[in-house]
Amino acid sequence: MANTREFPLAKTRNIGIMAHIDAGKTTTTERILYYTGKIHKIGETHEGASQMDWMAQEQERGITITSAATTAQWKDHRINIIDTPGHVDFTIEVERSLRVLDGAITVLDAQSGVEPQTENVWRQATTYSVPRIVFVNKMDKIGADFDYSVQTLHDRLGANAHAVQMPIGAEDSFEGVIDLIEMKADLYDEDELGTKWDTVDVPAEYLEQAKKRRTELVEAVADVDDDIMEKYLEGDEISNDELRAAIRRATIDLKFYPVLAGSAFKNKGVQMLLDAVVDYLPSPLDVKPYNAKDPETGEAVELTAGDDKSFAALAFKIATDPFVGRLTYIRVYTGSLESGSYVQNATKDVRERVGRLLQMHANHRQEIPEVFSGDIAAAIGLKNTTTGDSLTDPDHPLILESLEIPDPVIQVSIEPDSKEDQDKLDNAIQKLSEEDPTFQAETNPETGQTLIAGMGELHLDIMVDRMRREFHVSAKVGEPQVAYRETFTKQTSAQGRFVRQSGGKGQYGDVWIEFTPNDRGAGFEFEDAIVGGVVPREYIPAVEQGLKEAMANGVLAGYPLIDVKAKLYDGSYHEVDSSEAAFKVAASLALRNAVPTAGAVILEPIMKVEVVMPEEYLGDVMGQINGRRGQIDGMEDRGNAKVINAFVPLAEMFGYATTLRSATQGRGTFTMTFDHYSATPKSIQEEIIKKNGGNNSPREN
Ligand SMILES: Nc1nc2c(ncn2[C@@H]2O[C@H](COP(=O)(O)OP(=O)(O)OP(=O)(O)O)[C@@H](O)[C@H]2O)c(=O)[nH]1
Repeated sequence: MANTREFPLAKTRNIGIMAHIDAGKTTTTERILYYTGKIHKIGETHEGASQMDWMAQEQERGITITSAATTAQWKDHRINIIDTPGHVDFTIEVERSLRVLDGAITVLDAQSGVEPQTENVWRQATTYSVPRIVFVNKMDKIGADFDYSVQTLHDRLGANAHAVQMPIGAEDSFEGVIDLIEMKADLYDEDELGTKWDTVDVPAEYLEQAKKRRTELVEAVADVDDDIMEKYLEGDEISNDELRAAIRRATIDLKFYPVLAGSAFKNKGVQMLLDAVVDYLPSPLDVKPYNAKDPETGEAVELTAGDDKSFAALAFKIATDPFVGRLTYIRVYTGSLESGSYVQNATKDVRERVGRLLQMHANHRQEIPEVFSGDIAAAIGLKNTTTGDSLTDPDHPLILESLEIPDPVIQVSIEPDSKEDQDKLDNAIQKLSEEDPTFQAETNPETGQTLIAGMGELHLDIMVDRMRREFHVSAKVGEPQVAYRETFTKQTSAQGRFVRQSGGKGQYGDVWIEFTPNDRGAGFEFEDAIVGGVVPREYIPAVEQGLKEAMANGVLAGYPLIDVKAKLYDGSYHEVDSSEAAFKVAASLALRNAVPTAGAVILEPIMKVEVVMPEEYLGDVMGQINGRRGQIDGMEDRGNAKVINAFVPLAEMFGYATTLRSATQGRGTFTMTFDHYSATPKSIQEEIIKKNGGNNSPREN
C-alpha cells in the first residue's frame, strides 16, 4: 500500500541556517516556526525557552550545540530546516548539515557584517556548492548598518551579493523593508509580534533611493543572466516575475547571493525571508546530481531526485533520544521507503531494518508511514549505522559521497572514580562518539588512562558535562592538552626480527620494511611487495596489523604516528616457529628500528586565529601573538576596529581569552579554527618527549 507524498518535490526546500555565533540563527528559526504556525509562543533564546535549543546545556548556555531538524510549511511549500551551531568547536554539525542541504540562509549581525565563523561556514558551503541567501539581522541594534554588511560580503568573502530589499530606518527607528522588486514597502505594526504589517507604496522620502537601488539590482542581475542582459540593453520591460526567476537561476548556480534585511528579535522581515526561501532557494529537483558509486564495480553514479527510483539515503547524524533511543537522521535522495522495511547499509555491507520513521520538530516528533525523495527524517531501529553511511535499496546498493570528518585537536584525561564508573564511562564514550564523530576516546594500554579528544575546550567541556548528567559518570578530569601527532619526514628501511627460543615451540618473525613520508592527511598506506614467498602470504595481514597497532602508540612521545607509507619488501620465516603473533611483533620492531633514520617529528595543530580590537591595543596584541610563536598573516580595518589574522600553535592558545581580555580591557575578541598540523620546533619536541617520559629507544632482537 503506497502512501502519497504531501508536498510535491518542486515545493520542498531543505535549508540550513548558518552564521557566526550570536548572529541570531536560533531566534530567526524560532520566528519562522512561529509564523508558519509550528509553535504558538515565541521562546527567547536568552530566556532559555527556545524550542530549537532543547539540550539542557544549550538552554543554560544560550548556544546551539547540536543541529536540530524541523519542518515548517509556507505558501504551499514544505521547508525542512536545520539549525546549525555557530561555535567553531561544533564545526562537524555545520559540515554534516551542509552535506545534506540544498540551500542555506546566512544570517549576519547588521552591526558586524561578515564575522570569522561566517567566513568559515561560507567557505564550507561553497565547498559543498550550497546556494545561499543572506539575512542581515539585528537591524534594530545600535550601530546596525545594512550597506556596510553587504559590503563585507564583497570584501571578506568576494561574494557577488546584492540587496533585493532596502531597510526603512535602522536601530531604534527600523520600521520595515522595501521590496526592490515589487517596489512596495512592508511596515510593521509594533504591537502585534510581527504578525501584522501593511504593504504600502514606497514612502515618498525613500522613493528616489529605492529606484536607484532597484536599477543597481537589475544591472547586477543582468551581469549574471543573459536574458535579463538582453532586455536591459534593448530597453525592454523586465517583469517582476522575470527578474525573480533570473535571481533564482543565478542563486542556484552560485553566481548571485540575494541580501535581505530584518530583525528577528523585533519580529520584522521574517515572512519576506520565507518568501525568499521559496523564490530563490532550490528544490531537490534543482540541485546538481548527487555523487555516488556502485560498491561492486566502483562505477560512478549520479543521483537525481525522484520517487520512482530505487531508495538511496545518507545517514548524516546519530542522536540518542531519552524516549525513543537511537535516532538516525537521514536525507533521502532518491526513491521512497516505508517504515518496517529493510535497507542495505552499503557502507558497512549489512542489512538493517527501519522500525519506525519520524518527522522531527526540534524535540517533538511525529510518526510517519513513509519517506520520499528529498525528505529529511529520522529512523529508529538502525543498529549498525553511523554518521556518513549510505542506506539503500537491498537490491541496488550504492555508496553516496560522505562527509569529511575533521581530526580532534585537543584532549583531556579522564579517570573514573570507581570500577562502576569505568563501565558507565565506556558506555558514555560509545554513545557520544556515535553521535559526534569528532569526539574520540582512546585508552593508553600501558597506563590504562583514558583520553577523550575533541575540537576545542568548549566541545570537551560540554561532553564531560553530558557524561556526568546523562550517563552519571563520576570522574576526575585533567587539564586540556594538545592532541599531538607524530610522523616520519625521511624515507628509510629497517629490519624487524623477532626470535624466541625457550624450550618447546619458539617464535620466529623477520621483516624488512621501507617507510616513506605520506602527504599530510593521507593517512597510513601499506604495500605488500614480497616476491618469492620469503614471507608467507598468511602472515602478511599480521605485519600490517602489527604496524597499525605500533603506530597508534607512537614512536617518540606516545602520540599516534600518522601519514606514513610502509612497503614490506623482504623477510624470512621458520617452518615451525613462525606465527601471526611473531610477525606482528617483528613489524612493530621494524617500525621502532626505523625511528633513528626516519626523521621522526612531533606534529602540532596550528590554529587560524583572528583577533578584533580597537586600534590602540594593536601593538600589545601583536606582541602577544609573536610571543606565542604566532605568525601574523595579515591585518585589516573593520569599521573602526583593527583585525589581525595569524597562525598560532594550539599549545600556545590556552588561556589566551584571559590574556586578551586584560590587555584590551575586555574590548578585544578572538576566534580560532584548526588549520593544519606542522612539525614542532626541536626544543619544544624535546620538552614534550621529556614530559611524556620518552619512548623506548631503538632495540634489536
Ligand atoms: N537586537 C537584536 N538582538 C537579536 C536579534 N536576533 C537575535 N538577537 C539576540 O542575539 C542573541 C543571540 O541570538 P541567538 O538566536 O541565540 O543566536 P544564534 O546565532 O542562534 O547563536 P548560537 O546558536 O549560539 O550560535 C540573543 O540574545 C538574541 O535575543 C535581533 O534581530 N535584534
